[in-house]
Amino acid sequence: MTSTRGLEGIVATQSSISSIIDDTLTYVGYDIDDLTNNASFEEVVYLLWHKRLPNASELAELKQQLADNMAVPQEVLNHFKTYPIDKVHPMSALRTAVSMLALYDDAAEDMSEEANYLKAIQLQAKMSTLVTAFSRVRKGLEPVAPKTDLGYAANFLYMLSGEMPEEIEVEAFNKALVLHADHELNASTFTARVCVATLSDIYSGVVSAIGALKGPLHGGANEQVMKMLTEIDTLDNVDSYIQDKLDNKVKIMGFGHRVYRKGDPRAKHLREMSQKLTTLRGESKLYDMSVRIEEIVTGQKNLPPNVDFYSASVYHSLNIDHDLFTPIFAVSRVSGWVAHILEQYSDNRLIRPRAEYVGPGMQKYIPIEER
Ligand SMILES: CC(=O)SCCNC(=O)CCNC(=O)[C@H](O)C(C)(C)COP(=O)(O)OP(=O)(O)OC[C@H]1O[C@@H](n2cnc3c(N)ncnc32)[C@H](O)[C@@H]1OP(=O)(O)O
Ligand SMILES: O=C([O-])CC(=O)C(=O)O
Repeated sequence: MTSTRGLEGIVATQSSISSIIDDTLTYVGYDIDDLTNNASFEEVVYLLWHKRLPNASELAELKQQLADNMAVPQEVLNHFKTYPIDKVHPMSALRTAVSMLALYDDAAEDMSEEANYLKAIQLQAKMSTLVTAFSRVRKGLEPVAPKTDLGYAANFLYMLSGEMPEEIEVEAFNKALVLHADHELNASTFTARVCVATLSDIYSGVVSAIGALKGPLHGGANEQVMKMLTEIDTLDNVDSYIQDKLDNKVKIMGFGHRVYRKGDPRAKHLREMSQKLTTLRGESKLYDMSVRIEEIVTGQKNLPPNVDFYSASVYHSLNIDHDLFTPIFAVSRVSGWVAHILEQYSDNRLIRPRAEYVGPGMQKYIPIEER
């Protein structure tokens, strides 16, 4: 038996949800560029769950179902108030809160297809309420109830600030949600599939996935990018800061990818939005710094930016707290997690690879007094 570090290049399952072939990303055969330029996030959710685009009435029905299920149990909101709020990372709060949702869902253990689809809607609807409510509660503010006539992207921004978002903000946020919705067998999606392949429930799968997304080598990188931009502070500081990291073999967050070689097709959309929004906010230095970082890292290491790099300055320009960047990733990616969980259930086999043992050979037990 020989092992492959990090399972690189191993094809672990078949899937008809999204594909990355020759650096082109598609959701159910639709190019990500096409979807980002044209689709609402709700259309993409429907696409991932049903493997086809909805017609007008199917889309209206999904939007209604999402709006109807956005409210979260009061017990979960009250629980936020018991957290040591100044120490808790919002991803940890989200992980705990999603786990709590299962406690208040009478159908949590019902594994029928109908119940699972309903849980998918519940999770997609409630995750944005959880993230926005947590953000408000920790600032001593009351959560804002969703407006049922707003789309998913607009509702998130509205529940976060309590104010109606501008059109350009909704457009940018919708694009970001579309871009983050699914990505083949990334670490968090694989985690979700491993979890539910034991025939555990959807909530357990999503809680596991949130845990995997949190790490800085995966979804947690977007927050780290913003931390880096804040530390660098001015365009003049970029070269020395980045050169120092590269010389010391410190990874630059938001660069590199296990699968893409020429580049992540999502990054250009976020770069474009970053330019637009930072200019609008009078903070174009963030965009200029990002472009210079890209020039250096790509020039020296041949590592292009991934989805997390320009999303940082985009979310910052939407006045979103930096530690909410990764929870926002989760709010979008739960659509993909759920699609993969449902696909896993539909043709399940336990996921159980082997490990190549490299420890000591056979040893004989030594009584404790002789050690
Ligand atoms: C949504 C997402 O999850 S996208 C990814 C988000 N994560 C990040 O942006 C974190 C920074 N990037 C990375 O850590 C990596 O590029 C990953 C985790 C994304 C991919 O990792 P892997 O395919 O396992 O590549 P690995 O970490 O083995 O790196 C290979 C080589 O490239 C270097 N490298 C990879 N990424 C970077 C980076 N961002 N900055 C500097 N060097 C890098 C490594 O140091 C290593 O160099 P070496 O061979 O001299 O030791
Ligand atoms: O696919 C990956 O390894 C990471 C990634 O870009 C994502 O999850 O969007």
